[in-house]
Amino acid sequence: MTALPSTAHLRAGAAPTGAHSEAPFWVRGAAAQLEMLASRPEGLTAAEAAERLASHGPNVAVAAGRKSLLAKLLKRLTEPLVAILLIAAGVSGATGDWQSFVIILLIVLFSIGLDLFQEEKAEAAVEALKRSVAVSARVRRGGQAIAIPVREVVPGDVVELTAGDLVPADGILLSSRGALANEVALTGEAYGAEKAAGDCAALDIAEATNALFAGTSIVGGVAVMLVTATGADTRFGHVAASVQAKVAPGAFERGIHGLGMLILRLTGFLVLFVLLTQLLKQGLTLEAFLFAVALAVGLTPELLPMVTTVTLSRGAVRMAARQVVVKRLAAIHDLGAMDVLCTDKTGTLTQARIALVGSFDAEGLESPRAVEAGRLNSRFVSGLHSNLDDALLADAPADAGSLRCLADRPFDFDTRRATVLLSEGLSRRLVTKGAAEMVLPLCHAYARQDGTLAPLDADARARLSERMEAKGREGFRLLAVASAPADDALADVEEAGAPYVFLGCLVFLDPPKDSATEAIARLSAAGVRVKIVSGDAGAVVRHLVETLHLPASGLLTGAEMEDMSDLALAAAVEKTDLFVRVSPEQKSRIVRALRARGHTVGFMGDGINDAPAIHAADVGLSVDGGTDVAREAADIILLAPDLGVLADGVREGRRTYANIMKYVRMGTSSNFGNMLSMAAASLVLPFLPLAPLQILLNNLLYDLSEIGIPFDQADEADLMRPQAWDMGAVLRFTLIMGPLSSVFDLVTFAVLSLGFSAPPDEFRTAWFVESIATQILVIFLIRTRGPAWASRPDRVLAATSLGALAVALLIALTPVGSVVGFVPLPASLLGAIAMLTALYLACAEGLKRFAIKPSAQGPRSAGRRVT
Ligand SMILES: Nc1ncnc2c1ncn2[C@@H]1O[C@H](COP(=O)(O)OP(=O)(O)OP(=O)(O)O)[C@@H](O)[C@H]1O
Ligand SMILES: [Mg+2]
Repeated sequence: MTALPSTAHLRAGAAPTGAHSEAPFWVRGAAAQLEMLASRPEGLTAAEAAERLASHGPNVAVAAGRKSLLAKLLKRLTEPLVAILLIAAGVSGATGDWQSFVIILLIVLFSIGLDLFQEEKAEAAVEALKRSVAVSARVRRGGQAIAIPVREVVPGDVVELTAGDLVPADGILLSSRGALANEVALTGEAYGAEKAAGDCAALDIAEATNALFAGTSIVGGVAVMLVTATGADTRFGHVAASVQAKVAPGAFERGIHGLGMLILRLTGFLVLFVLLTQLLKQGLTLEAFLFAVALAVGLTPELLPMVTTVTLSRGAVRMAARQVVVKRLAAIHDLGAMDVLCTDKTGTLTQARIALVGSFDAEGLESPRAVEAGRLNSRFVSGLHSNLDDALLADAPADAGSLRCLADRPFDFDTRRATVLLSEGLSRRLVTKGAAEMVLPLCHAYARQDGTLAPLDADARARLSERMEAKGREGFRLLAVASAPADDALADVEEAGAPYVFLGCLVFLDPPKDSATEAIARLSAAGVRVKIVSGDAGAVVRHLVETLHLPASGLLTGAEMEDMSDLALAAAVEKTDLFVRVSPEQKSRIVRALRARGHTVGFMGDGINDAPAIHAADVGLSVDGGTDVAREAADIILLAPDLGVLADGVREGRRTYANIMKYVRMGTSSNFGNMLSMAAASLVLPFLPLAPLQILLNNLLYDLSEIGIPFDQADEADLMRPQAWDMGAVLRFTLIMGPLSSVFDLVTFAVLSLGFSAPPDEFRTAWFVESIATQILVIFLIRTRGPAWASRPDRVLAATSLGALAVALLIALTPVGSVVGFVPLPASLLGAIAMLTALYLACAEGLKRFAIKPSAQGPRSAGRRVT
């Protein structure tokens, strides 16, 4: 052990432990670190921890946090368009036009305020949800282990870790048993790195066998760790956070972004076009300039991201009420687009109430010896305790007498068994238990009831596997137990091929969950195919499927998958619904194969063995009681381990998506329409069709009218099929509805200037009324593909839309409007506008069925996420 550094390092966690100048923290050893951090194996006291939390700050890699409201406001105000507008307002003020100055300012501030308020509320709601499913850490505080939020871990804390936990901070091991860390995020090494307390002289982080690092996870064994650095002071905190986050945006995010950019570009062209024509016609006036800027403000889809966030987070809140918590907002879309759901078995399809119901030996007799050995194995083995272990220990005798455990090899999902080396007096023996395929090949003999051994020859093996098959077919889960004498050598005696003797099989029952039948029926009715991906034996899974009357065909074992090329597997996954005896790697391979076939794949699981597949899926799902690693990898957490909850979630996801599409349709049709008409108007009209202020007012009222959309219902047809972002469908809608609205604009122009020879002020007032009425009312048509009158809008939506329209009419048609330049309209003109509006709505209603694709045609590959 190296000499103690000076006491100036009491805040060693804060200074990055002198990473470059002196020995890394693990080389200095645990005792030195304890002293330096003024900590003890029984942990800090609550008061010490609180004080350190205050001085070191929370344990988060990047002090992300939300931007303050003020910062957001400033950001909006300095956005180029808004800034130009504010400057323009200033210019109007300076030239004595105080009215414009005040009104522009008010409208801009109100619009921004509206956005900020909605966004702020949405973000707060989503963050609260995220916090509710955040992983916690078990730390020793005042000698007692308590669970605290990871962000409250401080240097000097003593953390208890077991398989499945995320390592919350950097630290040095105080003790451990069979600890294995997955450091793939740091070293790229996919296999678990063995970790053990003790000295380590290696300077290389990859060889720091006595240290654990934030951003990695424990996949086997147990460990107690002294935290040496938290938050941004950790070695790989930032790296790991960025590696683990699913940074690649999904089809939906890319789609929305692409659409926004498209509109932005077109707006740019339009504004230039308008400016140019005005310049040629009358030279550049302040008004023309303001008009162009206001137009740009009105047409830019700056609302689109906000609106998506707000709609998604409203959806998230609604889903949370149905026990589905969303960690990544866009996953709501992916959930709605999901057409294949892979799920593990225990807990989702079974009750996860596993009970030991019997045993049998090679001759078919009850085997108390196997039960006893199995119990000892469960009692002493470290690391991941599965619910099979819990079942074994449930009514086991409380103490193991004089038996001691000298060493163990914890369970892992590749060897699928767990081994302990036991000693009693002078005799030592190994006891292993696990999947029969893994245990039986190790055995050369079996134990008979009288204690004598008989050779495990081909005959005996055949009889045994027949018996196991039969048990499996009845739905029983089995564990094989074997034991071998071990001379006083190491636990590694196993490596050399210990002479195992088969003791017997333990028989467990995990009753099926009856509600699963209905849930799966609901999912398949909603276009989601359910596939079972289990580490358990084929017969057990088959039996379960039959008991629950699940529609499932085809079965593939992990061993069969091994020999398949990716291409062959991709073809096979299409036809196969049951995957059995698969390893964690194979689980994620199945997901990748399905994705390669163009499916939008969900994966639901709770164990360490499910985490890779959860990560690989378009929608990773886990349950609240699942392991940290599974929950961390997941996009969505179910608060109840129930597929029925998920079926509800899928509907909510689709509803949310349908509502976003309503915005998109509203935005695209009116934006593109307005662009065409504005371009035309600035060419032919001798004056501007709307005053800049009127455009801003129009924009504001239109935004107000849309506030209710997230509350709206979706048509049953949209809920019954997977829904995925489809740019083609958006363009198609735009190309049909945009021109329609332009045609009506032009007709309106013609009617106003030719029919009524309206002077500029009257023209603008009339145009404003017609434009806002058509823009707002069209939501009632395009919110559904069927006849508008057959689908009732939500009350909130009706209220915001009609309310905004009422305000618009009030301003335009009463003396109040004079401040923004409106004038009273003659009755005949009003009548004409009303008729034009009605005609437009009638045409829109007629055309929309061609513009809105029936949902069943959506391409299946559209929901893919590239990771
Ligand atoms: N604690 C344990 N000790 C020994 N063997 C175990 C233990 N836990 C599991 N196994 C073996 O490993 C196999 C795979 O584990 P498990 O069944 O949990 O996988 P899974 O894919 O999560 O299954 P499921 O679909 O039921 O959730 C088990 O069928 C069993 O044979
Ligand atoms: Mg499982």
